[in-house]
Amino acid sequence: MAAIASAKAAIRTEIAEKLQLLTSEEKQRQSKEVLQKLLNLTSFQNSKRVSTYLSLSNEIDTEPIVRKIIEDGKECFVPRYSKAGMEMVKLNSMEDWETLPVTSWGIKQPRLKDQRDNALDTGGLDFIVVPGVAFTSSGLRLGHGGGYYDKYLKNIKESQAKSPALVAVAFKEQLLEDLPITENDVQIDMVLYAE
Ligand SMILES: Nc1nc2c(c(=O)[nH]1)N(C=O)[C@@H](CNc1ccc(C(=O)N[C@@H](CCC(=O)O)C(=O)O)cc1)CN2
Ligand SMILES: Nc1ncnc2c1ncn2[C@@H]1O[C@H](COP(=O)(O)OP(=O)(O)OP(=O)(O)O)[C@@H](O)[C@H]1O
Repeated sequence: MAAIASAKAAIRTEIAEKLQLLTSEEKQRQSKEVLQKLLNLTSFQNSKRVSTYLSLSNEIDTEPIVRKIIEDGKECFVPRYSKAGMEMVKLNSMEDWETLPVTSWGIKQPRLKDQRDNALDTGGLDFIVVPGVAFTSSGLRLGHGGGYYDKYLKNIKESQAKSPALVAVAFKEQLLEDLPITENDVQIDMVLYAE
């Protein structure tokens, strides 16, 4: 177990160093290409209740994804994490997105005291855009180490009759041949990345 944890930590450092070398132009280029791939997915086009994370600079830019979900009149849900775990809560508009405060990690997220619709209590989710640090093309995923998504995805798969589409978006530098995993790591359906 300790060996796996330290292997994961080493990969997080290695990927962070690789991403450090990317210019913001290159990150934008890859983000645009990944956005197009996402918009081309039938499962995304047919989705009605979508969760997306709100990106940090070392992640694929999700602002255009949020914009598209809202423009299409779909329900948009975003992560809200705390010591208690993570929930997905309703994002109401682009103005709402603009005025969100940031966490100590620099992530935009609704205040814990805001009363917001929780995805699981209001009809579930049919599509989740999943963040991460490293991925394999077969859908193994390494996150930032909070275990938030692994727990959330396990729970939602067990609680919904139809599992949501789990789609990760990544810079090509985040793709690895293999990853160390444990039984808690939830495999995702698809990883979208640019050439
Ligand atoms: N943009 C974005 N939002 C997201 C995630 C994400 O990966 N990306 N998350 C995906 O899960 C959740 C937040 N994940 C987090 C994971 C770890 C820590 C954290 O506090 N980490 C420790 C040190 C970690 C380390 O560097 O080893 C800390 O800062 O003290 C915070 C949030 C929800 N929102
Ligand atoms: N379903 C689960 N139930 C209980 N503990 C879990 C579960 N999933 C992950 N954990 C615990 O959370 C911690 C972080 O796990 P891991 O390093 O795999 O997170 P991660 O995949 O990088 O994070 P995230 O899912 O938030 O992006 C580990 O101690 C792990 O044992």
